Order: sequence, then C-alpha cells, then structure tokens
Amino acid sequence: MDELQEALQDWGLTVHNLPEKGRCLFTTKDFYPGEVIISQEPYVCVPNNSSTESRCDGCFTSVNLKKCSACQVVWYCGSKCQKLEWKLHRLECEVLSKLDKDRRKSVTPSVRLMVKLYLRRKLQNNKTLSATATDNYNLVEMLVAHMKDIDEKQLLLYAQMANLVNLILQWPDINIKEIAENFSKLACNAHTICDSELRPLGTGLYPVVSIINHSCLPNAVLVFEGRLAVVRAVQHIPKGAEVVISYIETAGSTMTRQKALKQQYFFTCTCSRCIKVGQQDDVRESAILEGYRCKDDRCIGFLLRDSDDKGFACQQCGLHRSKEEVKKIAAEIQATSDKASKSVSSGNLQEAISMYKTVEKLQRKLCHPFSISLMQTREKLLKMLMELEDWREALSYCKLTIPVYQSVYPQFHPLLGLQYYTSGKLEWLLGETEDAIRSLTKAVDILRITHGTNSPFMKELIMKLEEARAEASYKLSSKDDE
Ligand SMILES: C[S@@+](CC[C@H](N)C(=O)[O-])C[C@H]1O[C@@H](n2cnc3c(N)ncnc32)[C@H](O)[C@@H]1O
Repeated sequence: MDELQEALQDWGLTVHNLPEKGRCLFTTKDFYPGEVIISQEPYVCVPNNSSTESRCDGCFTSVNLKKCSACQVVWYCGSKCQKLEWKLHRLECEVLSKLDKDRRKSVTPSVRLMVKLYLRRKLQNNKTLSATATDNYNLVEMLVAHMKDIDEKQLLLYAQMANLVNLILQWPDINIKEIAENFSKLACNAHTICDSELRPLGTGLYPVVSIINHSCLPNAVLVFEGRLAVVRAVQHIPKGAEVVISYIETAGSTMTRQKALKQQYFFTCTCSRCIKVGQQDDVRESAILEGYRCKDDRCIGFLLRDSDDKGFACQQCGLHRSKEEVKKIAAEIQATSDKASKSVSSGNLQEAISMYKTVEKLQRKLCHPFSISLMQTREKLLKMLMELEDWREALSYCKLTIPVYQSVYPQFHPLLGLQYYTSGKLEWLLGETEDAIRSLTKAVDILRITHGTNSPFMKELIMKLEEARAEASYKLSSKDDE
C-alpha cells in the first residue's frame, strides 16, 4: 500500500479508507475540467468476442484479423499486436490448445479474463513480466469481492466458472475458492472498455482505477484511449476532495439508479442526488423520466398517482388519467416493441423502423416528452436510419433527443457531446453547413473535456469542424463575389 501511495503522490492523489465506502481516491492538488487525473493500462483485458463478432486481442480492431493457428481461439490484426501479447499468450495458447473443440467454445471472455489473470500473476511472480507499484497482483487481492452479499445462484455460477478455469490451467495447487472470489471481484471492479463513441469493445481490470467510488453526480469521467483507461475531471476538483465517477447510466430515476447499484455493486448510494429521494424535486424528476404525460397534448405537466390509486393526476392542470387507459397503451407499446426487436434480430431494418415508429407514436401519447423510454426509442430509430443512410429522418430523431440529453446529463457528459457530434455529422452530410458548425462546436466544447484532444477520434472531429468552417467561409466569399 505504501508503494501505491507513493506512486499516487506523483499524480496528486492519495487513498483513504472510509467505513461506509471502503477505499476512496482523494486529490492532494486541484484538478481542472479536462485534466487527466489518472491513466492506467489494464492488468488484464479481453475483447468481447462471440460467435458473430471477433476482435484483435491487442488493439480490439475488428479488421484484418487472423486466428492464432495453434489455439484457434484468439485473434490478431498483425504481428505487432501478436508480439505485444506474446509472453502471456504463449502460456495461454499452450493451455487452450489442449482443450477439445467443444470445450474451447465454452471459453467465454470472462473465463479467458480469469485465465489471463492467473497467467499474468505467474509471469510476474517468476519475473518474466515486470511488476510495478500500480501493476501487480497485490492490487487485485485488495479489490472488494462482496462474497457475503452474493446469492446462492450466483455463487454456484462462479463456482462452475472457477472449475472451468481450473480445468484449463490444470495447476495442482490452484485454489478454486479463490478463483470464484476473483470472479466476484471482476463483477464489481472490471470495466467495459469502449471506443471513443462509447461502443463496448471488451473488458479490462484496472486495479488503481477500481479504487474510484461512484456518484450519480460525478466530478470525473472514465474514457478509454485504445485499452488505456483515462480518468478526467469534468469540473474543478479542489485539493482534498474525493474523485468519483459514475458506474451506471445516470439518466434514470433515483429508484432505478439505486436498484442497479445495489444489484451489481451492493451499496446504497448517498450522493447529493440520491439523498434527495422522496423530496419534491426528486419525485418530479422521477415522474418526468419514467412516468406518464398529461392527457392534454398542450400541457407538459407531469403526473402523480391519485390519492385513491385509481389513476394519475397532472400536477400542472389537474387533468385525470385512468389506470386502465395507461395500462392499455403500455401493453400496446410492449407488444409492438417485442415485435420490433424480433425484426431487428432477423435483420429486417425497414420493418423494425416502421414498428419503432409506432412505438414512438404510442410513447408520445403515454410518456412525458422528457421520458427516458421515449428517448431510447428515438435513439434506436436514429441508429437504424443511419444504417440505412436516411440522413434527413435520422437527423430529425437526433434533434429530438438532444433537449432530453441536456436535461438529464451534466454540462460535460460524453453522451451529450457525442449526440452533438452525430447531429453535426448529419447536418454536414445534408449540406446544412451553418447548423453543422454549431453542433460540431458544441461537440468539441464538451468532448475536449471528457476525451482530451489527442486521440485520433478527437483529431478527426476537430478537423471536421475546421473543414465545415472553411466551407462556410468559402460559400460566403463566393456570395460576395456575385
Ligand atoms: C470499484 S470498487 C470501488 C473501491 C472500493 N471502495 C474499494 O474499497 O476497493 C466498488 C465498490 O466500492 C463501494 N462503493 C463504491 N461507490 C460507493 C459509494 N458511493 N458509496 C458506498 N460504497 C461505494 C461498493 O462496495 C462497491 O461495490
């Protein structure tokens, strides 16, 4: 621990232990928006490969892949990534190659992550791989496991997975109980590695980043540059404050957020947003995000249950909405959504779009205009319409989501920045240069804080904005010449 504290001092950080939270990361200097608080390479990581999707084990790209000819499990995009991973994969390849074909198929990304964890520990123990204060197995040992909080079913699953790891490694002195405990550690400490546009690519264990606790109103954000985890401040964090990120999607009512945190991380959040639970502001926010709209189209009031529980009353105009009506529309939405997702699974995008449009129409009738479920349907439509290159309609749905994003996310939130980026790209494609400049400028203003300015993604975004500005000034000067 002393070694770690020493290493963290250079970052302007220190670890404290609080009874209600366990370890916490505190600042020993001021951090400003956009500043990197800490970055870390993974102790171990794996791409989320499946039977339909494969990625390179080194850089997570999905192009130009070749399967490792020996183990037939792991993919690489070229010799650079293969060499980078070789010391560890040499051992992994040996054990995977001994498995029969069916057994190899049961090696899920989580099982692979665990196998790699043990192999890395072995390589650091015998000094084949070097260890440092921020890159060693002791840090994995310190992670919380919450074994006492896990239910029987989950424990059984971890035990089965641990047996599989044992079967793969075949080490005589391996401790199966410890492997099961490590699976539990992964569940509440590992991070989903995403690309710059927050699309999930893999899973990684970053034992120092894992010291950072959660808040629904975080002062920092975690993004990835390749597989490097980077934590940046999204507001001024004074010296002596705790660094907090969000573990979950924060666009949800307090009850929804608390349920998600309890289920996966076994704690009750007491952040400044959560302690308002049940207060007027919180009730209003929950009713808007997850509740129903006023029956009168012109009213944007939110509804609360009647005192006799027979229906709902608009808190602005007092209009009543019956339980039966709400139930009926909700059932229609559910049935149509189920059909729509089946169309997506069978690859029929046109049919899916048409069904999701029906869902959106029904949700407009039932849900508050700022509801999360309506926003999610619009996001689905946006994504599918972009796939079909219907830029005009995609833009119309994108624009409908932005006011909701603005209301549910703080000023510097990656999702808000990315939504402006999508809007800007669509406007650019449609030749609406002035609008594109406005949207791309907003995207850059947010994403330079959350993502920094050095990644290829940000360089491309900044270049797009410059191109749009150049085109606008060219158009202006051609007009002047006329
Ligand atoms: C990734 S770890 C964070 C570091 C952890 N505190 C430790 O001691 O190693 C996640 C765990 O930390 C605790 N935790 C995180 N945020 C918390 C919060 N806001 N309040 C209480 N406990 C929290 C929970 O036990 C959770 O499962």
